Amino acid sequence: MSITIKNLSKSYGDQVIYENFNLVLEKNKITGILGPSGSGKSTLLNLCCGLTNPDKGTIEGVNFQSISYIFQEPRLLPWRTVRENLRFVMKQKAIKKPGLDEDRINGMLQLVGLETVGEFYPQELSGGMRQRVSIARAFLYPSELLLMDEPFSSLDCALKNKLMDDFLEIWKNDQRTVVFVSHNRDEIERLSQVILTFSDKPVKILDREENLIDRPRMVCPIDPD
Ligand SMILES: Nc1ncnc2c1ncn2[C@@H]1O[C@H](COP(=O)(O)OP(=O)(O)OP(=O)(O)O)[C@@H](O)[C@H]1O
Repeated sequence: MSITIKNLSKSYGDQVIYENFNLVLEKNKITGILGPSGSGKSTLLNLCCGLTNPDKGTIEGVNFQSISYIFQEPRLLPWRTVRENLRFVMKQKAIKKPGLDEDRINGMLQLVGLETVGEFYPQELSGGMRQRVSIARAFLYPSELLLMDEPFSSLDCALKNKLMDDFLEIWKNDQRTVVFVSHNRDEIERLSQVILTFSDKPVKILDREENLIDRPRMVCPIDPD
């Protein structure tokens, strides 16, 4: 089901962020959002997942039990190992086959190149490795909607490319509705099938681009093995 935002209004004090705002986020597509700093992009993600309530209007089509969020900073549980962090989100939904879940964790660790650090704690990993765990965690949780708020912005170029490829590789096999916010047009173009450009607040959609060049596209070739 698509997500339909209807007549949404949201203000913080006298700052009007959204006023009668309408948007449809298409099911199982990656929608990228560009816009000026402070315009209200993160607020939209927070409204979509219920962290913030609208003053007026509705957001239809969101199952609040079924949302993953990847933040700029990986928010892993520091007292749990990588594997336990992944197991933890899977336990949020009833597990019927724990053996199968362990297989999925192992498969995901392999996919993001972290198979040797499953027993490490987050503080023993580099920032890029921690963000890879966040991506793995977001996909292991059986969410229908994945919200991503600048998840690659603190990473160097090579690592960012690798992580975006990891992300696309996972998404290709497990397509979900994704809303991806970034300041970086290259990142947005690389991942998104629909690109929205927001104005400053109160937000208007200045531009909507679809299916520009064979999106989403990979930069690094996929190893056939
Ligand atoms: N909980 C809050 N209380 C008060 N004001 C807030 C709150 N959250 C956000 N704002 C304000 O709402 C505006 C939009 O913030 P938001 O974080 O959504 O913007 P953004 O487009 O994601 O910005 P950036 O690109 O810099 O991350 C900003 O002016 C911000 O200060």
